[in-house]
Amino acid sequence: MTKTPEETRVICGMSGGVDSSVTALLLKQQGYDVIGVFMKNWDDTDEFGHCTAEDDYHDVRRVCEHIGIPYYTVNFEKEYMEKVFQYFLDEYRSGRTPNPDVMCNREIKFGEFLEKALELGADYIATGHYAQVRLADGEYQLLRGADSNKDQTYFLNALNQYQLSKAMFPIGHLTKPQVRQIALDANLPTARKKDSTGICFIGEKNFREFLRNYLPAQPGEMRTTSEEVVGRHEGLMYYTLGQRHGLGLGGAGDPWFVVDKDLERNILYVERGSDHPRLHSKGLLATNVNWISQKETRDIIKCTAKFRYRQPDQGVTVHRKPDGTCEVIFDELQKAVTPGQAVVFYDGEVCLGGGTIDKVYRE
Ligand SMILES: Nc1ncnc2c1ncn2[C@@H]1O[C@H](COP(=O)(O)OP(=O)(O)OP(=O)(O)O)[C@@H](O)[C@H]1O
Repeated sequence: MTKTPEETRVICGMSGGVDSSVTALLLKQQGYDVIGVFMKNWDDTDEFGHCTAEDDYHDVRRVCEHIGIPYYTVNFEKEYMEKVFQYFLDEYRSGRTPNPDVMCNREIKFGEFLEKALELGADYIATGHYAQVRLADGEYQLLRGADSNKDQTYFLNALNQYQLSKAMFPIGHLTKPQVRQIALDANLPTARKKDSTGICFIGEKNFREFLRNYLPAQPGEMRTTSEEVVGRHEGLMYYTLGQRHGLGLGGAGDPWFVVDKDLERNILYVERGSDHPRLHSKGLLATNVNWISQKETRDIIKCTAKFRYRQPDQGVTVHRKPDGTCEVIFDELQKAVTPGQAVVFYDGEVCLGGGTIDKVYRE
């Protein structure tokens, strides 16, 4: 027998932001037994003893008191360090550009946090992600959020059936302006709070300085692909494919772009012009591939894909290989597809899954 909302306990992940505040409010209005839980995943206490996680938890408390729901905090610093931050550093060490948000969703929010919630008697967890879940033909589908500007399925591509069966995204059918309006109408203390930006543990801090604390920098040469030395780099990990700013190369002519890295020789390759052929690729190899549907057995899949968040969908053909990896061939050449980032597959509104970009195939 299905439970009524009153009998259904939903643990809402609350970050202290407006999206998760409205998520908790809507669940409460729908009659669910809602509990707000704040996760502390990172100790960012500065030299003055100030910690932004404390400010965020303070906002979570104010919102939960305003809505009238109980709230708790859980600490996953150790798990986050082992499962997300180590991966993040390892990827940078191998010259790649990782996506910690995808890992955090799979391992922490829909891993550790979900398990903890179930221990606390939850039937579901809810988050303020702009995404939707639908049960179709006995399986859970992940659908894009209704607000195409905010859709977050790119970051949720690594979830499986079990994780989706326990997930609720109560604001997924709304647009961001609608969410803000609901927060204002309900007088939520976070209604006017600015959206967070950047990788959560780095926040507004200087990225190079942050990374320098964890990985030794090895300066080296910047060369063109015809091996002409044109400058010095501060350490390969600070640069990403297609990057234009922060190279310190000027002069007359088109701007310079990062086109390649040679990790063994510690050389950063740069070229002039945003349309340089070395920036283009015709396909990629994806590893750690996740197909959300268990019924997905096709060897060749014609669909669309994104290689970075906030990119219009691109037509691709995916060739699944027996070892679980996939070759993804692009309908049109793509610019600055970056190893370490996620490639995410779509069929219309349905997110089919995704993987990690391991290699790119040049023209
Ligand atoms: N520290 C945290 N504790 C509990 N849940 C969290 C935490 N950080 C994020 N979440 C959950 O994951 C969702 C998506 O996280 P993301 O970092 O993308 O937040 P966001 O889009 O800025 O949303 P918000 O406005 O709620 O901060 C949040 O809406 C929230 O439900």
